[in-house]
Amino acid sequence: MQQYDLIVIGSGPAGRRAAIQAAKLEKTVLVIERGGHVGGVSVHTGTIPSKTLRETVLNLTGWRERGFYGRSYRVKQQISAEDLRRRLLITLDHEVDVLEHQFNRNRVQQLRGMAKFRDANTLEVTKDDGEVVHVRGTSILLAVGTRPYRPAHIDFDGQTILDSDDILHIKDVPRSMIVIGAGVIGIEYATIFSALDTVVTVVEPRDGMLDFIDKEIVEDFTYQLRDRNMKLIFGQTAEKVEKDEGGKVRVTLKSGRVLGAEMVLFAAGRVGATDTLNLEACGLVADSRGRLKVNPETFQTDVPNIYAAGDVVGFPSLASTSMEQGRIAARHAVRAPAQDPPQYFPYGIYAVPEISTCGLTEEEVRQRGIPYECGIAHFRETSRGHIMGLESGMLKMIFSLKTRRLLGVHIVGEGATELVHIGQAVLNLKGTVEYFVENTFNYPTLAEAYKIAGLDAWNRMGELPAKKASA
Ligand SMILES: Cc1cc2nc3c(=O)[nH]c(=O)nc-3n(C[C@H](O)[C@H](O)[C@H](O)COP(=O)(O)OP(=O)(O)OC[C@H]3O[C@@H](n4cnc5c(N)ncnc54)[C@H](O)[C@@H]3O)c2cc1C
Ligand SMILES: NC(=O)c1ccc[n+]([C@@H]2O[C@H](COP(=O)([O-])OP(=O)(O)OC[C@H]3O[C@@H](n4cnc5c(N)ncnc54)[C@H](O)[C@@H]3O)[C@@H](O)[C@H]2O)c1
Repeated sequence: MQQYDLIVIGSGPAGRRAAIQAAKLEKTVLVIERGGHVGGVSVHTGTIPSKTLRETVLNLTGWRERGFYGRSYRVKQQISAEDLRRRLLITLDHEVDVLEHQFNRNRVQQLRGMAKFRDANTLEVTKDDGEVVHVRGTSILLAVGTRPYRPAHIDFDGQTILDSDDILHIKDVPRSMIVIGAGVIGIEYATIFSALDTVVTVVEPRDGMLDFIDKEIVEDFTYQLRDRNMKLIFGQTAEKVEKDEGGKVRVTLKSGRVLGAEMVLFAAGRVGATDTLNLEACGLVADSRGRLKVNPETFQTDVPNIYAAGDVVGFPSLASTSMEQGRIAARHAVRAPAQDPPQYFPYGIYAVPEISTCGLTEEEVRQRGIPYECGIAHFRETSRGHIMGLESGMLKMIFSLKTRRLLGVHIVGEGATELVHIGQAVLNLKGTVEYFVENTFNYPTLAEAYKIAGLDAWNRMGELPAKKASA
């Protein structure tokens, strides 16, 4: 039986980073993947496809130019599902090619098949052709990710009642759509289809959406969605989803209200892909949502030679954080411990418009009783914003009045997911409001919004006490 220093199950962001990290440390590494290609949910059904779809929609609709040419402006008049898919296939091919090359040049071995435990060090892998092989690992990393939650009472058919995997294979762009669940997946797809002029209704049992984002940013975002006629129904649960004789879908809410549309996207959460791993054989137990408990610093499970990283360990369930978790887990597994990660990581929501955030929200700052001041910049105040025809977009920073340090940065609008990294760097390097006031920013850029927001806060915070004294 082949023996490896590290066996990784799953080739998504967590698995691939872990494998390459261990290989760089000259360990023998095997990645087992049940899918036809490497990349995981991130490359094949999640991050990359949804972001490629978003980019295609923004390009073909001419969305970014509408500030100049009006809401009816379109680059391509009739946009078909085939138009949307074409770019997707090219992007995915490139991603897979890069990953395969990385594995090859780092001598990471691969095995295609479904893995399950025989004992804490031995895995049984059933290949596509039915052949069964056994492999042993000194350490094993579970990077098996998640799949969409599909309740039994909903009759998914892949074309009119869909989950977020199916949506990449639709044959027609729907004229109307109901999105069940206003989590990140639901909101990203709802706003992408709304940009295609699909009439979108979102149903969410909570009283609002994206409750981990600064409230002022969510309010601005919500206003923009409603302004373009998206219907947001909060505080209501979708109970029944059925097809009528005409092929349309009816969604019955708990209140009795009935909604109709050509398509329903069910995006109410995901479950860990642990049910087929035969966890009993290694002594691990998953929770009711298929997730595994780990030490948050090392990603070690209760069984010392078994690690878990990525979406299967739950929050924050991002490709970005999964990669880091995988790297840290691999280092620990091969006895090369990693440094502690910086305190703050960013969160990027690729809705239309984008939202991105890092650090504390205003609500969290208030709960902690920290005296603070906010600085706000609207993109329409920047020259770059004028050139781009931006009518919306804002950047908000929160500073401590005591230490003058940046506590949080929150952005909604064009380029938010890129812009946030300036704030993230200042946050993690413990910078103060003076950084934004005293540094020169390229002009004209959207990054100038940092300067404007910094000055806005500084005007209310006043001079540094030392400067006041020496003046
Ligand atoms: C629609 C959507 C959009 C998203 N957008 C973003 C985004 O913009 N930014 C972001 O940071 N994150 C985003 N995410 C989240 C991101 O995709 C995940 O955080 C990330 O893919 C998790 O990586 P992972 O390594 O844990 O596992 P996954 O990417 O889920 O990969 C797990 C792999 O394990 C394999 N596997 C499972 N069980 C077995 C087994 N028994 N044997 C062999 N192989 C197995 C699977 O086939 C799969 O390839 C999005 C997710 C979705 C669904
Ligand atoms: N840009 C990104 O970083 C990005 C994008 C997509 C997904 N993700 C990750 O993927 C994970 C899963 O996302 P998700 O959106 O599926 O899950 P989620 O759990 O975040 O959201 C599901 C939503 O559905 C709602 N819901 C539950 N039952 C319902 C019902 N019967 N009717 C209506 N609504 C109902 C829930 O209240 C919740 O708001 C997230 O943790 C996220 O981090 C990240």
